[in-house]
Amino acid sequence: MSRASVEEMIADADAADEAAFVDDLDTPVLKQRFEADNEFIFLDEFLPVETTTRFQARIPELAEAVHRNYIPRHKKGGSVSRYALDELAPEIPALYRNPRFIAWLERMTGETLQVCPESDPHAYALYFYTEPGDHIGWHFDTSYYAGKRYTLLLGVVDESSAQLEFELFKNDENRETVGDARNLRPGAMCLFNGDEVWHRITPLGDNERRISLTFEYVTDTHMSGWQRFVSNMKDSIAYFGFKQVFKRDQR
Ligand SMILES: O=C(O)CCC(=O)C(=O)O
Ligand SMILES: [Fe+2]
Repeated sequence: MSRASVEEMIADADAADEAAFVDDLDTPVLKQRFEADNEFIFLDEFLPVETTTRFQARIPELAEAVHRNYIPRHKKGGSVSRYALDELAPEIPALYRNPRFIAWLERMTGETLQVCPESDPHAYALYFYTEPGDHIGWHFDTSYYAGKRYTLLLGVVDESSAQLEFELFKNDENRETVGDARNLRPGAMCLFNGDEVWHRITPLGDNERRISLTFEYVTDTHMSGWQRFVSNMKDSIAYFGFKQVFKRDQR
């Protein structure tokens, strides 16, 4: 085989890689911003349109797998767990596990990252905000793992006025808190250290719809028995329901 055709084959394989787009990002600059902003970055344009479109095409089927929750004064909305995504939208777990994608996140965070174990229903999930007032109150994405937890949010559908509001440097006594709010439009992303960035989603208005995708990566997949129990209770009550969470925790 000629050298040219080998190079063409490599180029084709690269183009076929769903995460090839990360090579076009100015990672050193983005990493600097991420570090300067308390391990937080928001980008309005991140996922290629084709990828977002592929995810959007799964929404009608996924809508049947939505589990809705209402926790007075904290959260109202729907969620689809990783187990439903494994069955109904395999391109989502494929991106979550894509080695090139993870390598990019490792460059950004400066950490060796692991995907969450099979038993974690929240490793990747979709959030459906579909009824007026759907929201989630101020919180950290606390790590129940032995190490750090990074959250990646990806905008899938956003026909809404609901915003991701965030406060940086919340845990830093020596710095003023910096707050802002953004709409997570289709293709947008937000990457942050869950234990550092205080955030919420403001209530959905009438006739609005917002669907976001979350990926969770950790620096250590170990979780103590007690932390696992707390994490499972939180996922059952606030997100996916007991059936989805505890059925799967037997593995
Ligand atoms: O809907 C989102 O974009 C984020 C929701 C969130 O912060 C959470 O469920 O922890
Ligand atoms: Fe969160």
